[in-house]
Amino acid sequence: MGKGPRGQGGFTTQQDDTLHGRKKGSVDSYIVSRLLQYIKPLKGLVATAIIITVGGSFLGPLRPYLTKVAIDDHISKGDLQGLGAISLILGAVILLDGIKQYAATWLAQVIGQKAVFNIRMDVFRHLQKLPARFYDRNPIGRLITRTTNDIESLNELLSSGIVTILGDTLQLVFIVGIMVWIDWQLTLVVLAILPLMLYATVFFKSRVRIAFQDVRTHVARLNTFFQEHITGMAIVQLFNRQERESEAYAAINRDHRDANIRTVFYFSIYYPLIETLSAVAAGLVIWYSGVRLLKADLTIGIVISFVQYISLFFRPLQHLSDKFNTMQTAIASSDRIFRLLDEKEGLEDEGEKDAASPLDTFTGSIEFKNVWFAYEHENWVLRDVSFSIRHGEKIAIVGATGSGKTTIINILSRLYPYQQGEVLVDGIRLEEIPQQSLRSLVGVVMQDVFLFSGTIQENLAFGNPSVPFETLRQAAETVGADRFIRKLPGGYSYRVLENGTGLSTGQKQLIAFVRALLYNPEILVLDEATSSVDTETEGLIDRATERLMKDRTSIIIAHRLSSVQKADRIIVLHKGVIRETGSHQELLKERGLYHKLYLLQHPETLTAEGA
Ligand SMILES: Nc1ncnc2c1ncn2[C@@H]1O[C@H](COP(=O)(O)OP(=O)(O)OP(=O)(O)O)[C@@H](O)[C@H]1O
Repeated sequence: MGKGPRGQGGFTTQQDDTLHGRKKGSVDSYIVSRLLQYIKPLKGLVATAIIITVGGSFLGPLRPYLTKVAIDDHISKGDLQGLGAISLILGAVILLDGIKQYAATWLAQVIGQKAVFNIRMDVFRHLQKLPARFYDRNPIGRLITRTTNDIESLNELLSSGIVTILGDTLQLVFIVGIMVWIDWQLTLVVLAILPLMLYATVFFKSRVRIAFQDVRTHVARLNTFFQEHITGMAIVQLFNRQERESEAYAAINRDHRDANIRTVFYFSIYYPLIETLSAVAAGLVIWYSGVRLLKADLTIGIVISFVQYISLFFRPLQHLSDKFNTMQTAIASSDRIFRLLDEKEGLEDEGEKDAASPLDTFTGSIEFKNVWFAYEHENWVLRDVSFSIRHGEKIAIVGATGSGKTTIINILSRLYPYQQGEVLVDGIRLEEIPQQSLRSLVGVVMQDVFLFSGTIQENLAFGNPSVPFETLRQAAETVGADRFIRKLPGGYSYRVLENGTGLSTGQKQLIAFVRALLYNPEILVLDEATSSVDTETEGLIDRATERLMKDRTSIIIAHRLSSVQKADRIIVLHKGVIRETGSHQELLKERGLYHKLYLLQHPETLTAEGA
């Protein structure tokens, strides 16, 4: 695996006019309705947040009005008692407004975090169901970006977006309403600046949005590059590629930096411009008020309250345009997340958990009938492959590298669907066997053993977490792993680092064998490691393989002579075609391909066998 074409045709690269089969116009409402499904279970919290936000939205706009009353009705008339009362009311309004903001922010965050928790869980569960083919097409770095950055921008929308938009809109309505009520002419002066402001906002925001999309694309690239290079750092160092890789990284990094600088550039123009416009509005109000003050047509309280209203008025406007941006980004992120969640390829087994399994034990045979398979298009990797394995039989598959050995296993364990022919297990077509039944029937030991960070014990019990420690230890003893495990610091509690760093290849193999033994499958599939180990470990692995295969139907992709010799039958593959089958001795006598392969791998036997 892992040899597939990367970066092409992944679910995130689709750039057509229709998303989820819908026209672009209806995509936004589709996405919003899907997002609402995550909000639905939180309707109590949402209702409380809305009540608090709506109920409290008049508090802010009330403050300048109270200031006006304080000046015009009390200060100018020397009414100290009245001034005291209005100050108390003003203090209470400020306090209530603070409490409202605290409660609304807290509730919004709780709603956002709860919804995002569920989205994250859905994404992770879904990723666990997606087949190997999907992972061939989508680089890990890109998937990580989906599950971090994209979900984070959704969080921003859910936690601050929706409720804030409602609150800000209502505030604007209240502000304009009170302003008109106090003095409609001054209100018109303030609103005169609005078209210019809206034009600037639309102009800059559309550019910022494009720049932000660029930033996100570059973040995904940075992540992919970084992830690959950290995983493959040893190769980079061994091949002295540090300089070259740094240059490649610099190019991606530069694009990322420039995209970010573009967003900063727009913001650095936009915010001062808005500040200037609101200063102009304040100037206009003061000028116009001055004219009217001279005519004694206006009070000083009105002027002061209007100057306060200007800053109050522009703030929610600013918020709203920011939220618009957040929403755009979040909708793009949601689209990518939902597209990932809608990835159906290879999910034909959904809901099968409850279905009665037609196959709980294996008693008959495995049959490949004229199977054709290609990873992509018509590049056939297996051509017309037919063979059958009886219950209890031990089969070895041999062949040159790239001949299709692992592919046979990939098909049997249903990591990839085949295109033509038939694969039957106990006479049942592979596709009709629920994935779960098949996976408990067939145990696979991969060539590259993957260990998770955790203790040795957790790694051993990976396929069977409820196994008692004593059974686990006995399995390790049977396979011959117990001795080395006990020598590790902490023994079975030794913490394995990410992907088993700190353990040798042979040790990792033995751990995989214990895992398989504990999983106790009816059919064992073993992709033998090609990497050479020392003679002692080789002996250990040999014995472990034998014990693992005992009383089991087994298929082994054999790289070692001892494994081949022990097989009941050997299948020889050549460029995806079965060329020979028979026992070791029979095939040697045939002096065909197997004989050639055998001599290539064991030249020392040339003289011994007189070949
Ligand atoms: N995920 C994949 N996507 C596309 N092509 C693949 C994929 N995996 C394998 N291949 C191709 O299929 C062919 C057979 O690969 P396979 O892994 O079955 O060979 P193999 O006989 O097991 O080789 P080896 O002994 O080196 O493990 C090779 O040409 C390989 O490049």
